[in-house]
Amino acid sequence: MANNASYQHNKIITLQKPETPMTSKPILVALDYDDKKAALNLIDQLDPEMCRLKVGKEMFTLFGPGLVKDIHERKFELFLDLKFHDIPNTVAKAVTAAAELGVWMTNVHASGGLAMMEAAKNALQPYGKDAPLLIAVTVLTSMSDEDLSLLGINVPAVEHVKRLANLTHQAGLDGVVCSAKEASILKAAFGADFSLVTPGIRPAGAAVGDQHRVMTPEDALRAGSDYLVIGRPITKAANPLSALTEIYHSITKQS
Ligand SMILES: O=c1ccn([C@@H]2O[C@H](COP(=O)(O)O)[C@@H](O)[C@H]2O)c(=O)[nH]1
Repeated sequence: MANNASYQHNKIITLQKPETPMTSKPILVALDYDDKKAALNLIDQLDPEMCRLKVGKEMFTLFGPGLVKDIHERKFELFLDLKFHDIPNTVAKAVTAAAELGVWMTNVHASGGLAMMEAAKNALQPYGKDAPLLIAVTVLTSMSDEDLSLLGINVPAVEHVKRLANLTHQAGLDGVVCSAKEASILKAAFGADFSLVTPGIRPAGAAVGDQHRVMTPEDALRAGSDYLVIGRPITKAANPLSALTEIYHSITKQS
């Protein structure tokens, strides 16, 4: 447990807000393309010193481990965002397969439960310092309080995120996926070493699309996000490279 938080009856009690210096390379570009050539064309314009890349369910289903190899050959670190959610044995094997691909980060759904997350963490032990970072999705950034209540979860999203982050921390994982709206609370509760990976990032004026809990890149970092997952504001821009460069400069200016 981070030394700046304590727990009572599974509730987080915040004691102080820690200093949160910006992680180096906080931008994770979400490559949600159905065309491998188009994705590689964008990647070939990017600098691995400026960002990391994220591949999710669409591209991995279409192009498989070969795409991971193509990305690694281009010297980018990769977040394999497959959000495993299954019984412990199956998830442990899935994260082992991700580790074999040499990815930098991978993830599971925290709602798969403590035993599932512990099994995933244990499966990575043999990889030592070469193990991917393992994080857990709390509440998808596309979901509102109303969406949760339709699932029978009758608390505000932030409360459910806190519960799931608490469980993730207990399981010994490296961090969570949450929205930047919850970042300041989680950073204060779990400390600097528990990574907060935040999708739902939208530069001012950008289309929100299906995201619900959103924040600008600058505000997200100020709130305590460690990694900003940014997809369509870059990949659907008329000029993706200049969209990324603009975001990069906006956040490096503030650090
Ligand atoms: O809660 C979550 C978890 C994952 N994602 C993923 O992040 C990107 C966001 O893309 P945008 O185009 O910037 O909306 C996408 O790959 C999602 O699968 C998320 O949005 N929210």
